[in-house]
Parts: sequence; structure tokens; C-alpha cells
Amino acid sequence: MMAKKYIVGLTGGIASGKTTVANLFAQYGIDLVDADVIAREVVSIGSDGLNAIKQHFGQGILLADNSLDRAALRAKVFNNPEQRLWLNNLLHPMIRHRMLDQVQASTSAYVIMVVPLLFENHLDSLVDTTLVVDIAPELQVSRTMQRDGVSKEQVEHILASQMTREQRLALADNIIDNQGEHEQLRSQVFRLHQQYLQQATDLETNVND
Ligand SMILES: CC(C)(COP(=O)(O)OP(=O)(O)OC[C@H]1O[C@@H](n2cnc3c(N)ncnc32)[C@H](O)[C@@H]1O)[C@@H](O)C(=O)NCCC(=O)NCCS
Ligand SMILES: Nc1ncnc2c1ncn2[C@@H]1O[C@H](COP(=O)(O)OP(=O)(O)OP(=O)(O)O)[C@@H](O)[C@H]1O
Repeated sequence: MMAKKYIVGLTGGIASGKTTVANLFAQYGIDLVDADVIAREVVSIGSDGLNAIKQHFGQGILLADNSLDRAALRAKVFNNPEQRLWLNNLLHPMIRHRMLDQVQASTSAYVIMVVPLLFENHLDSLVDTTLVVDIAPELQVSRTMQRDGVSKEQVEHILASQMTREQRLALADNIIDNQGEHEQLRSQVFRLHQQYLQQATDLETNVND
């Protein structure tokens, strides 16, 4: 029988610091399964996902090299709930399938699934525990504008398409506060890493009983 993997679901709103936190866990040798990375793979040039998007939105959704024009798709889906639902229905089953494959292939003591929409898409049913990276909405706006060079209005549309901070915190098993300096993350991550190692061991012990 396949050993049961202990899975941590890492989530947080846009620009909360999921990638930054995940990379700190990776420094302890923990494997990451990242939904944003997989979301890019399923729409790579020539993929079934990209073909379906072209059928739906037309050739204009592609760049000259036939890759996805992400900015164009972003403009179409983030202020139109119907189009976003269409895109989610297409991509989310593909993303979920690949994530589970990667979890099974992992060999580290536990695995971290990094999923922006962990709760919104009910992927929390796949994980053993949830970890939320938390910052205030005003910080989400300023960090996203700085990183992506997008307008305040566009970031606010994306925020509105995600769960609120309060809803997310209410569902969290653990919370990392990322409103301070980068350096303050390290000790929080170290403590959680010890906790997860213990929980993974407990799971193994129970399975073998
Ligand atoms: C619309 C797309 C092409 C825009 O691409 P872009 O490079 O501008 O953004 P990127 O993919 O880096 O996403 C940035 C952030 O936006 C948020 N976001 C992305 N997709 C969604 C969505 N469907 N609903 C709500 N928020 C989303 C997440 O916080 C994500 O981390 C892209 O976001 C996409 O393909 N989205 C659908 C796939 C998906 O749901 N991805 C989230 C992983 S579960
Ligand atoms: N403590 C911090 N102080 C200042 N800037 C930070 C801090 N943590 C992260 N950042 C910056 O904020 C931005 C968002 O961080 P990161 O990319 O890790 O977030 P994310 O949650 O993975 O984002 P997304 O949801 O868009 O994928 C990055 O430019 C990052 O360098």
C-alpha cells in the first residue's frame, strides 16, 4: 500500500507572501507542490488547456508566439465572474489532478501544497492541515502594485474575487504574520516545521497501528 503523505495546505490572498514562505520551508528540504506553477503548465503552448481557451476567447488571447497572453486573459476574467467561472471550470480539475500526482511523487518528510484558492476551491479537503500567510488588504494592494506594476483598481478586482481576510483566518489551523520584515518569517517557519515533522510522524504511527 502507498504510504499516506502528510500534506500542509499553504494559502493566503494575493501577494500575502506564499511563495516567500514556501521557499523558506524548501530550505529545510521540504518538497513544494505549487498550484500557480501547475496553472502555467496546463496552459503551455500546444496544451489542451490553451486550445480550449483559444476556442472560447478567440485567437486574440494568444501572443505572436502562440503562447497565452496572460495580461489579456487577466483583463477578461477578473472583472467578469461568468468568464472567471468558465476558466476555473476548465483549469481547476486539471490543476488538482497534477497536484495529487506530484504529492505522490514527493519523498520529503511532509509536503507543502501552495494553493492561492485553497478554501475557495475546496482543495482544503485534500490536505491534513492549513497554513495561512496573513497581511492586511492595504499591504496586499501596495505589494502587488509594486511587484506586478498593475493599477490599484485591478488589484482591488482580484481581491474582490477572493475570500476576505476574516473568512480565511477563520479557516486556518496555523497563521503566519507577514506584515513585518522578511527576517521575522524565519523563526515562525522554523517552529511550524518542527510541528509538521511531529504531525507527519504521528500520522505514520497511526497508519501502522
Ligand atoms: C488569469 C491568469 C492568466 C492571469 O495571469 P497572471 O500571470 O496575471 O497572474 P498569476 O497566474 O500569477 O496569478 C496571480 C494571483 O491571482 C490570483 N488568482 C489567479 N487565478 C485566480 C482565480 N481564478 N480566481 C481568483 N484569484 C485568482 C491568485 O492570488 C494568484 O496567485 C491566471 O491567473 C490564470 O490562469 N488563472 C486561472 C487559474 C487559477 O485559478 N490559478 C490559481 C491557482 S489555484
Ligand atoms: N515581509 C515582507 N516585506 C516586504 N515585502 C515582502 C515581504 N514578504 C513578501 N514581500 C514581497 O511581496 C511580494 C509578494 O510576495 P510573494 O510573491 O511571496 O506572495 P504570493 O502570496 O506568493 O503572491 P501571489 O498570490 O501573487 O502568487 C513579493 O514582491 C515579495 O518580495
